[in-house]
Amino acid sequence: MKITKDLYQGSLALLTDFYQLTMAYAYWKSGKAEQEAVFNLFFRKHPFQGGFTVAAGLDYVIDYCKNFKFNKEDIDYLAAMKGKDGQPVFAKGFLDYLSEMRFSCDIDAVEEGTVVFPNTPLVRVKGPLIQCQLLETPLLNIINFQSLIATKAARINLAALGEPVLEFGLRRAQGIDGGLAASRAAYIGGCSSTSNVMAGKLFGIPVSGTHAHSWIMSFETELEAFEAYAEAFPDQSVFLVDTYDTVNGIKNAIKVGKALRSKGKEMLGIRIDSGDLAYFSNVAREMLDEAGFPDAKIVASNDLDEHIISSLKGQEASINVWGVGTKLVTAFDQPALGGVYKLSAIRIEDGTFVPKVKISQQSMKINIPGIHNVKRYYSKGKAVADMIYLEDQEINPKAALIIDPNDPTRRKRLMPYFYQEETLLKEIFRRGELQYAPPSIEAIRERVQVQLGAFDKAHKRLVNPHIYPVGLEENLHNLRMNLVLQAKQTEDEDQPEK
Ligand SMILES: Nc1ncnc2c1ncn2[C@@H]1O[C@H](COP(=O)(O)OP(=O)(O)OP(=O)(O)O)[C@@H](O)[C@H]1O
Ligand SMILES: O=P(O)(O)OC[C@H]1O[C@H](OP(=O)(O)OP(=O)(O)O)[C@H](O)[C@@H]1O
Ligand SMILES: O=C(O)c1cccnc1
Repeated sequence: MKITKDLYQGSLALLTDFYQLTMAYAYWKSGKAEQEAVFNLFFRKHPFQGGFTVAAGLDYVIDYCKNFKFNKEDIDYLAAMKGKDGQPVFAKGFLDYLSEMRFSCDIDAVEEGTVVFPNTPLVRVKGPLIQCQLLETPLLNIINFQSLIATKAARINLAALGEPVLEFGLRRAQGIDGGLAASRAAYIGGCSSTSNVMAGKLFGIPVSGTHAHSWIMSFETELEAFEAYAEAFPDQSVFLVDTYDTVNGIKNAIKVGKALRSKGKEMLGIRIDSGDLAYFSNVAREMLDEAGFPDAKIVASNDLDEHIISSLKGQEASINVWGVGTKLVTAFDQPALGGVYKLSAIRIEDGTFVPKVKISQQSMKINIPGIHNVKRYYSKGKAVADMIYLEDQEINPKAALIIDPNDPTRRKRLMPYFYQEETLLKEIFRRGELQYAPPSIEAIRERVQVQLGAFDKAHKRLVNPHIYPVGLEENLHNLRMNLVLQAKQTEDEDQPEK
């Protein structure tokens, strides 16, 4: 396996679960492949016991869909697959069909950087059943991970109260794309830069860094190491002070800082990577200030996350810049966002779409039927509620009632003072043609900050956040209830009499 050359051979069409392909074959065989369907990608619970999620990954989804095509190598691989009977799994006619298949779906999605909530669609796919089905796994793979990391990054940045957070995670990230996608999502979520140079090149993210203990250890003394570093980077020196003795390290940094100053240069600061970060940062601040370096920054790193940063803030640590790696890029305390992708409507012979529900013992798992969109209502610039509604339904916000999808006794009437509204699902593809100009990564990152600013801080706190209201518009709620009751009735009728 050569990872540096042709890893994907120009195609990611097989980056899917095998059952998507066996279903695709069965759809084709039963004449249903081209029947139109609607699927929604959504999640049921915020990660990290938080009160919000940041949607990310749409740019990857767009690229995936634009290039969705089974190439010759893919088809050859599938053609060689044999079942238990020794016969090919997939008939030649199906493989010919796959090799000619071109992406032709409609996709609507929330823009990257949008703050989103449980049960609301992040991506809606409408198109031939076979294509919708094949897209399930890659879309979930992309959106689940990048949204998870963008959310973790947003939490860490909120804890840092606007101070820069440098992402240092590549060495601990989940493999190669895990590392690249995590650096992208971390930047979207609010980090200031990445240490991941390839992510810098591919996504246009600022790259930054300090130096490691190995640099210090390669010299006879720490002082010599600092001097040599200052020589190489007179304008960009951040000295790692904790290799041997932190207080002595700070003294050496000050010595080299003074030498730099005598040449008209300024050290940027120091980094502390072990020990009690509150204590050592305060000692360092005092020493730096006394020595005439009040502007020298104190960078801290070492297994940081939003909770430790928040605790250090509470302890009045003198840290100005936060280096965060492992716990950010691996989403350490919750390694997956549980996004799902469910069929919600299918077109029948008379040309109409029939809404579909899957009933479940757990009411939380009953999906939302129909073709829907989401409106976010604002009052005086603050988001007050999200409403999921049937897209062909006229909504009068002054009269609209939203009902909690998990608890129908929880209802909220949207009052006339909710002036502004925003429709969250935007047109991305129509019949396979891209309709959307993807924003720059800077614009996406900026959007996260604007979006977060529109939510009350009660929804953003790290512990026991207040639940933001998201509900089904009354007609959609009634449709769902009726379909569930019908399905239950059919189920009861099908049961043998006791
Ligand atoms: N004042 C503090 N309050 C809360 N957490 C802190 C404080 N200072 C450091 N920490 C955190 O405590 C943990 C310390 O971990 P650990 O004991 O492994 O580090 P260490 O022994 O200081 O350094 P090393 O990485 O060399 O083992 C880290 O997650 C660090 O971020
Ligand atoms: O702690 P993280 O949030 O992942 O941040 C990145 C860490 O990576 C580096 O050290 P590394 O972990 O390689 O070694 P060390 O901790 O033994 O210095 C760096 O010094 C940070 O401590
Ligand atoms: O630049 C740094 O200081 C850095 C980079 C990666 C991991 N830890 C630290």
